[in-house]
Formats: sequence, structure tokens, C-alpha cells
Amino acid sequence: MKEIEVRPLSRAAFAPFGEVIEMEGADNFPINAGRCIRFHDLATIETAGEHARPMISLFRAEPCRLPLTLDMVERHPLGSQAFIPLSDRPFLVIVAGETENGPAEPLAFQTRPGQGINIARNVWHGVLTPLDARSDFAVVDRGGDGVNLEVHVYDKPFLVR
Ligand SMILES: NC(=O)N[C@@H](O)C(=O)O
Ligand code: NI
Repeated sequence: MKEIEVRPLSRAAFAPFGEVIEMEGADNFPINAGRCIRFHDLATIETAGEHARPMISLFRAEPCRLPLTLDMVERHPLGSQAFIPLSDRPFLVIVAGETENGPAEPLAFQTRPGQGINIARNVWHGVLTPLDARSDFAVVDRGGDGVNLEVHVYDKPFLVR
């Protein structure tokens, strides 16, 4: 199996696939008479199609251990999908570019504690994958009519390590 090395998540590396949601390096300003700092406009929620609307859900996801065999990615043609951790545990982020024959070889990132992501509309990604323990996330993605899930199974799986 081809091996995919996990790298630290960074705004620059993730930029082709979406945004990193974190305070570090973010535009910020005080509000509420200085009692709160707003880390402003970290990501854009995309929604398309009939009756499209942004929605908020909570996910409780089971962990995986590395190395991980990856054989599937998915994408949401009608909207973005943001995962914001409610714990300080890291999670695995798998994304892939597009080729004329479907998803490219995937890239794998590990978040630092507190980092979240917003996967842009129609970007191939692995499903939510905590690493250390069952973890809870706030998820912001698209509600509405139509099919918002496309799945691709790779001919040959990858070993993410
Ligand atoms: N299916 C679902 O809501 N979650 C996936 O899209 C995922 O990316 O984890
Ligand atoms: Ni998804």
C-alpha cells in the first residue's frame, strides 16, 4: 500500500482545501467593553441548491489509531463542512485534490489542540477521525434539498501513518 505521511495542519498547507479555524494568526479585536476578544471571520460557510441553509450539529466521533488504512473519501457538492473540536484532543484531517479521473492521492494532516477546519464545498475529504479518544465536535454544514454527499472508493487503499 502507498504510504501517506501525516503532517502538522497549517493554514498555508490547507488553503487549497478550505480554512483552518484557530485563534493563532487570526484577525481579532476586543468587544463587550474589552471583556471578550473576537477572532473574526475565520471561515466562509458555503450553501447551494434548493432551500439551502447553514446548520449546526454536534458530532460524537469514535477514534481511530494510526496507521490507518484509507480507502474512501467523500465530498459535499452543495456546501462546505466545518469541524470545530469541543475538546483539546487532536484529530486527523484527510483531503484530496481533484483530477480528471476523480480524487487525487490524499494528504493527511494532524491538528494541534484547538484547531478546527472548514472544508470548502465539493472538496474530497476523509470522514471525521479523532485520534486519541471519543471526541465531540460542533459541525457547521449545509441543510436543504438535494443530494449533498458523493463517495469515492479508491481502487488501491493508502496507509496513513
Ligand atoms: N456524513 C457526515 O455528516 N459527516 C461526513 O460528511 C464527514 O465528513 O464526517
Ligand atoms: Ni463530510
